[in-house]
Amino acid sequence: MADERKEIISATDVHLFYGRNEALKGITMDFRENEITALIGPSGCGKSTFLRTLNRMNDLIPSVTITGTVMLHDKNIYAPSTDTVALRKEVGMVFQQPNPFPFSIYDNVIYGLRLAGVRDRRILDEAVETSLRQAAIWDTVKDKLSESALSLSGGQQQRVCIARVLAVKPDVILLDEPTSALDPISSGQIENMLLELKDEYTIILVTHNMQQASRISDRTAFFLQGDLIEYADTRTIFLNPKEKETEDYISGRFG
Ligand SMILES: Nc1ncnc2c1ncn2[C@@H]1O[C@H](COP(=O)(O)OP(=O)(O)OP(=O)(O)O)[C@@H](O)[C@H]1O
Repeated sequence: MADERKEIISATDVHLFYGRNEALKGITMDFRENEITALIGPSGCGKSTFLRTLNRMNDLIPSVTITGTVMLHDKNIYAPSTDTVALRKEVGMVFQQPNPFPFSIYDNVIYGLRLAGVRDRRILDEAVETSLRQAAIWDTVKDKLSESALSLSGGQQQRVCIARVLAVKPDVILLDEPTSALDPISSGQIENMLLELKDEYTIILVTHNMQQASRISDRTAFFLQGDLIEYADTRTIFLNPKEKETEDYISGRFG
């Protein structure tokens, strides 16, 4: 039963300012282990900003001020003692545009492991095969691991990027509109892959695609102008939303 699943991330009263613009106005929500959670809402409502608060990617933007807490397991990731490099391994991120490095497929996948100092070729080979299998692209690339990742199609590149995140064994994977730059077939393949991955990972996904949210997510959160308007299991959000704003958005009346 979904309700028995453990919470892995709990955000409490998260406010975020870009300079004086308050982009998040006190977000409180939790994420459960081995679920897919979709964050939806119109452009500019703060979905990506909130996603980035979950692994402190906003720290890289100079004008940002953040208050509130984000607990990962039982640690506040905003505590001064947090090692953000280690945090971003535990909470990995996949972006909208596939962003492979201009290296071979193999070197892309082991990038994080190399940075962590892993040199043992056997361990690296194993990680490459396991991660590419999990990302459902091993059969396509196994005979050309030394070729440039840039020679792959967009959908294939995105799966290599997902393998790169998986190779460092995160607990949580954040995906910011991971299929919006892809064709429907590649998008469908990535959706199926995410459904497989949730047995082992917690997945949090920003999407503009309502069908995608309803197809693959367990719970859905609707954001509007920096507020979390409604958060419930995906069926409820799509079939029986409580808030009028949610209903208007879902039914395409704005956004
Ligand atoms: N780096 C930044 N510097 C200043 N303001 C920003 C920055 N990134 C986002 N914002 C502002 O914060 C608000 C929320 O933006 P955000 O990108 O989180 O929304 P979003 O819901 O993900 O939108 P979209 O669906 O278009 O990606 C917007 O008003 C945006 O202009």
